[in-house]
Amino acid sequence: MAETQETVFKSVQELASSNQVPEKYIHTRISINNSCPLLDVPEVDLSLLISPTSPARQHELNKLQSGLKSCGCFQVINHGIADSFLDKVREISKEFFALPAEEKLKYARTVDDMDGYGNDSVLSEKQKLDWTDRLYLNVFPDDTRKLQFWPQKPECFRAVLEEYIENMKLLSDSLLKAMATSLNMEENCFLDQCGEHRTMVARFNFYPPCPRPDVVLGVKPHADGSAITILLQDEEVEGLQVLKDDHWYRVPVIKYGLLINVGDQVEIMSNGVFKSPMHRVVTNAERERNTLAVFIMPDVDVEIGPVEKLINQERPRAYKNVKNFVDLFFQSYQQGKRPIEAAMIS
Ligand SMILES: O=C(O)CCC(=O)C(=O)O
Ligand SMILES: [Fe+2]
Repeated sequence: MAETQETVFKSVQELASSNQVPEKYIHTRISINNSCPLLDVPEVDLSLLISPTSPARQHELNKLQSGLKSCGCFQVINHGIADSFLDKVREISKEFFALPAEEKLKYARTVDDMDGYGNDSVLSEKQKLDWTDRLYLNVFPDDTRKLQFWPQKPECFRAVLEEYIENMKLLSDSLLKAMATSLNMEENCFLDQCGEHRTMVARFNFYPPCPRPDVVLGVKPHADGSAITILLQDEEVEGLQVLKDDHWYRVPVIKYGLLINVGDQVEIMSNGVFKSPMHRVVTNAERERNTLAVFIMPDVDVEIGPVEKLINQERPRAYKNVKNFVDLFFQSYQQGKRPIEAAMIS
């Protein structure tokens, strides 16, 4: 049998149920404040954003642009995805993580794979671990799918995820176009760089209650390596924090909204006009939290770089062109370095 993460490490869910917090999860040098101020994240109405004739469109574009410049994120509302369908998406995630351990282990990630169910890959002795169990699935293009890791239970898992991914494709097209338009750029300038075979990864995150939220993080500080990330937050339980001007802020929950954040690759494409925000997840002692992140990434074979029109005298080219950014720089995340530093022109 292939060696799985779980043969070596316990799931966080098991640790939580036995009230254990091993040393490896404890941060001694980071101060964790679970009650920092709320971030003022703009709410952008997608139905107005994509309607060329709407007089309100420019206002939405301005909100999107200011959100991305000031904190690297915004919430999308009126996105056209039914509330009842988002409930279903949340439900398949909860049902999967509630299955008995031996059922979930059928989908366990093997040591040399990204796909599957498991927790943090351990790359170094000193690494601090995240208080979360995940199900990580390549979902697009179809030939990147590894269906052996797609849960058979709940039975509707696959159909619901496929429908959600179709929605995410359409949404990411609209958002990448709107982001370019908001900078008075040709609307396809970011989308075209992602290529026809842009890749999409779904990561279901499950955060069990944690007995030591004062010293344990759900996810340590990082910026996403994606072009953009679309996050379906837990419908009630907060946990995500964004770093702005060197201070952490809580991201508010909008039950049927989707949180969009810039990833490193749009930071590169926009020559740094849009910044990929540092963010982290805190834990709490009372309630579990479920989220679903969908990472939208350029085609692995396409080289991306700053759009020419965003390079000028005031803003000289700040990044090199890069290809397959996520693979190239994945390791630096676990080592606590910012991958984007490798692409910066110093
Ligand atoms: O669960 C969250 O709120 C955010 C997760 C996250 O940052 C990630 O998966 O990259
Ligand atoms: Fe993230």
